[in-house]
Amino acid sequence: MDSSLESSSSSNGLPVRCRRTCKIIVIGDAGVGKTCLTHRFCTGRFPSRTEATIGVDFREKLLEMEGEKVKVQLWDTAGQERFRKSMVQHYYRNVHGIVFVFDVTNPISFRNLPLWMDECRQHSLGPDIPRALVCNKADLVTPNTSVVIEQARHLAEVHGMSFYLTSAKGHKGDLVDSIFVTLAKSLKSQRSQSVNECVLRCRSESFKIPAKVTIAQETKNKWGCIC
Ligand SMILES: Nc1nc2c(ncn2[C@@H]2O[C@H](COP(=O)(O)OP(=O)(O)OP(=O)(O)O)[C@@H](O)[C@H]2O)c(=O)[nH]1
Ligand SMILES: [Mg+2]
Repeated sequence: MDSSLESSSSSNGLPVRCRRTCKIIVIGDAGVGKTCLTHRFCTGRFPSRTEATIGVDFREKLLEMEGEKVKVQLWDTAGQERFRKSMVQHYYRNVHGIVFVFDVTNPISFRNLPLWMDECRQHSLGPDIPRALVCNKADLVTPNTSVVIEQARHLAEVHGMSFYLTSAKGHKGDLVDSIFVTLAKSLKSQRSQSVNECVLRCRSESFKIPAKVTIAQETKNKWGCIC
């Protein structure tokens, strides 16, 4: 799905207000809690029951950040291979942010994370795309789970991802919110940078700033800059 950007213009023709959609995909093994996390973020509640996701479910939440409206569109993907096959190409198109999820009580779901990261790479999602690693079901943490948590923290650090130990079921949904809000904020700051660069480019009569133009053009394609 493409990002969208709507704007109004000031008297000098420069954008003063934008609204856009950012696509965040949520991936990880079956049963780790992807549906519960996205449901919790969008509704504030832990769902009383869930079924295995088939293909993908969409959820949206409108955030207001520094006077700008950002529609966060979550792609809650299926963990089971048989329910993913036909959809995989769609998951990875025009992605702005990635959330990897594993279940703290299921070490295999942690060990499988490199496979999910490989799948992203195979679909040309590079390290420049903001990513978060979520260790879910923190309400079920025991002394036995401390090793996997530390390993996950390390993995996140090595790959430049934010790390969250959280629970879709927990009493406080704050951490669940911050997974998606923080990602959306980093996307927003990337975009602000791209708009500034595009404005520079538009003001430059002879387009004599090749390095900036290259970056701006790449980001423009990503975000649909209006310059
Ligand atoms: N205790 C606890 N259970 C959770 C939590 N999150 C999810 N669950 C449970 O884990 C099970 C699977 O949750 P889902 O959200 O459906 O998992 P999923 O990752 O979407 O699974 P697929 O759609 O098959 O890929 C359900 O029984 C949930 O109630 C959590 O934070 N704590
Ligand atoms: Mg699901």
